[in-house]
Amino acid sequence: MLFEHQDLLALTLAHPQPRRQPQSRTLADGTRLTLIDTGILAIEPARPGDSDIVLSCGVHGNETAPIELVNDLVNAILDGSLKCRQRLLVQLGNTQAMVDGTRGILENMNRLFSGAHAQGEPNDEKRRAARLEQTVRAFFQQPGRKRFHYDLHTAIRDSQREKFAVYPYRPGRPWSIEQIRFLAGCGVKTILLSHSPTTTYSYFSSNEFGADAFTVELGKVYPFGHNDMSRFEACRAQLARLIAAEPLDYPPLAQSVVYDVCQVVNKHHEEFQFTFADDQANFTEFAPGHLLANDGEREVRVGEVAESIIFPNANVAIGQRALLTVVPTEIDDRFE
Ligand SMILES: O=C(O)CCC(=O)N[C@@H](CCC(=O)O)C(=O)O
Ligand SMILES: [Zn+2]
Repeated sequence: MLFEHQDLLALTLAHPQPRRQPQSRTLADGTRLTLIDTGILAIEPARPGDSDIVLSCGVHGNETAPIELVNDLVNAILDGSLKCRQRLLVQLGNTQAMVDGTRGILENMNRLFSGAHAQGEPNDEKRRAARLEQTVRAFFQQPGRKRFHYDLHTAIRDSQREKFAVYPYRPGRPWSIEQIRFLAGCGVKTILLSHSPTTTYSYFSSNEFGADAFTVELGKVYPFGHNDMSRFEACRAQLARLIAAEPLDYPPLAQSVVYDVCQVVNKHHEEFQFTFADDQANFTEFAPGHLLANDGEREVRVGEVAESIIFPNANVAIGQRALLTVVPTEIDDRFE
């Protein structure tokens, strides 16, 4: 019987390769679990509430805390301690990278969405990104339901703000105050507003299905078994309430801090170097005009107001994002 001997994480690590046949199981209360493919599990109550929820993790295989968190939620549903009252799709993303303990194998999977997986030579990660997209598309097919996608990550370096979320570009739709407060209830009180399309997973769900979708950074990368899960408890508890259709924790808006993404710095040359240390923490602020990086002959500088650095990484492929910069902003009439 599905999950009799191994839970979702153990089964996925033991069988990271694609599965040929979906496998199902029905719990005593009528909740149907369908293992659609390796690490992709749909959980559908007999009489679901009004929301379709996608929880993805492990799109970067070495970001283990969110994987353990999501696996804990699934185990709680299996043992009956958490009642699933909404339609839920759980995805452990880059399964082979999870086994290998690496961010990716050949690719950064979080640059393969919105069809980017169809470009260039096919490989296992591109096929997997396509499969993740396909199962989200099928999951979100019923109109008129609330759609949520929280793509859970942990960051490579320290961060002056431990937990933060990237809010994908959503032209024509206001930023949601309710979602900012929901994330605060997860312990994520720093929000970065993105102003351009990307090939990230959260942008895919936001852009193609109108979902409330976020890339959520919950802490720092550690190997399996080395995470202090108490640091993720607020997030686990809030997601459990969401799944169980119980009242959510909505801290006052004043507790959240919002930034606009200012510069998206893509790497154009092999000779790309930051002017700061490799382990410089996320949210380190630099003064106006400060030289941040040399990209071949091109200088990347702070503009006219101070900017803070996010996700600096000189080792990305040519054409990919090497840095974001952000500036603090107000919650104004762009929010509703
Ligand atoms: O810590 C880092 O440098 C990278 C952490 C990470 O994986 N971040 C995501 C953010 C995605 C987004 O901008 O929505 C990524 O780079 O894929
Ligand atoms: Zn990540």
